[in-house]
Amino acid sequence: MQKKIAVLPGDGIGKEIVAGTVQVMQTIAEQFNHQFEFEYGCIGGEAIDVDGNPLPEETVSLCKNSDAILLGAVGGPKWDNNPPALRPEAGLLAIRKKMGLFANLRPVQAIPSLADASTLKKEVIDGVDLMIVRELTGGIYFGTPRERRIENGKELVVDTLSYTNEEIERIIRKAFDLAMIRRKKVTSVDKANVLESSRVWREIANNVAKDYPEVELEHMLVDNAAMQLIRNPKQFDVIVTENMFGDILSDEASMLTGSLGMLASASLSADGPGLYEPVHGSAPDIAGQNKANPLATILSAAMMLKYSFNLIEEGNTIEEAVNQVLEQGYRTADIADGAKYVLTTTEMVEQVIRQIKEIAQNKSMSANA
Ligand SMILES: NC(=O)c1ccc[n+]([C@@H]2O[C@H](COP(=O)([O-])OP(=O)(O)OC[C@H]3O[C@@H](n4cnc5c(N)ncnc54)[C@H](O)[C@@H]3O)[C@@H](O)[C@H]2O)c1
Ligand SMILES: CC(C)[C@H](C(=O)O)[C@@H](O)C(=O)O
Ligand SMILES: [Mg+2]
Repeated sequence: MQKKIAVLPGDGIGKEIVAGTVQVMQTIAEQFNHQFEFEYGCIGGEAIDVDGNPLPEETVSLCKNSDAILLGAVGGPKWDNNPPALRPEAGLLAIRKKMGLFANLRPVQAIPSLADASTLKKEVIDGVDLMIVRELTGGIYFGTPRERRIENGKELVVDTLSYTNEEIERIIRKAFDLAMIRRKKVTSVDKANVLESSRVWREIANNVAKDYPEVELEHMLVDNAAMQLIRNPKQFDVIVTENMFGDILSDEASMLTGSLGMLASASLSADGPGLYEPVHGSAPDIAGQNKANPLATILSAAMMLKYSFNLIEEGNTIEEAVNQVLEQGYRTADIADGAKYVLTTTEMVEQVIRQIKEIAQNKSMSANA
């Protein structure tokens, strides 16, 4: 199979984790006879420095002309005091919006060999397997007006949370479709005791549920959901929620796996290329030190193979390799508790590549036997 992948490393650890992930994808291409062409683009702080724009037009056309997009992370203290349009994060929000990437899938699976790395009890996290479906191109992130103004002699700041019915319905349908191929339960998370947008969200979820009689729908207020995720995460299958609630709940849920450095994501549109990125950010505190955990990005690449290219065996091979490397005791610093070996970013990538080759060779030997 021949595929063109737009690669947007971004800032901070983005560059380190994406470099390793591209090597992993090249290994998959060699082992399974595919051709992946990687073309690099600028986004975020680096793009501001080079182009004066966090999302240059060239990057948008590169993404539109690719089969999928791999992104690292954007942001950093260097740009923190920039005006809103010249912040790295504006580039990330703009690429999501321009590519219509409304459905952000953030799977959270407990990894038994990482139980020691979590601050939570083993019996609470053991067997966790949930999917956060986060609405990604609407809500308070994109509402207008967003402004500062003077009213009655006082400064007033405004952020606006708005959704159309269509935007709500399509993300809820996505969650139900996913539930149909999982454990058939959807938890719709909102703040319907306060927000009008949440009350409409609930009504739409109830209507969509009528088309999926096999799927159980429950509604949960977001503050309760934040608590339930830690108290009893195994009650969840698919969680669907609006943009900002999904952002916050997914960082929280990452601790069920042991580290934010383990959480992958896929951002999907109705028909264009998908974007794959780790849930974490550019981690300025460890950037440039070859310390970052590359596994969230490597697992995002596995999602790309499965969701965008339908390369299920290849995606599974990456996931198996990651699990086996962790079972063998290899750890980066963020998950190092009790580890046999604490690896750098590049060493972890090497271990995953070694394991992918071993898995692929064992498969071809058993196919030839
Ligand atoms: N998708 C994105 O590009 C994205 C996501 C979140 C934050 N950000 C941006 O990143 C910058 C830093 O934000 P932050 O510090 O709040 O969040 P962050 O996710 O970058 O880091 C939070 C903490 O987790 C650690 N961490 C994150 N990823 C890690 C990894 N792969 N391996 C090991 N440790 C890891 C960091 O060292 C830090 O202590 C900000 O500018 C923010 O806007 C970008
Ligand atoms: C960097 C920021 C704009 C982004 C978001 O809030 O969506 C990040 O936190 C994420 O989770 O991808
Ligand atoms: Mg976030």
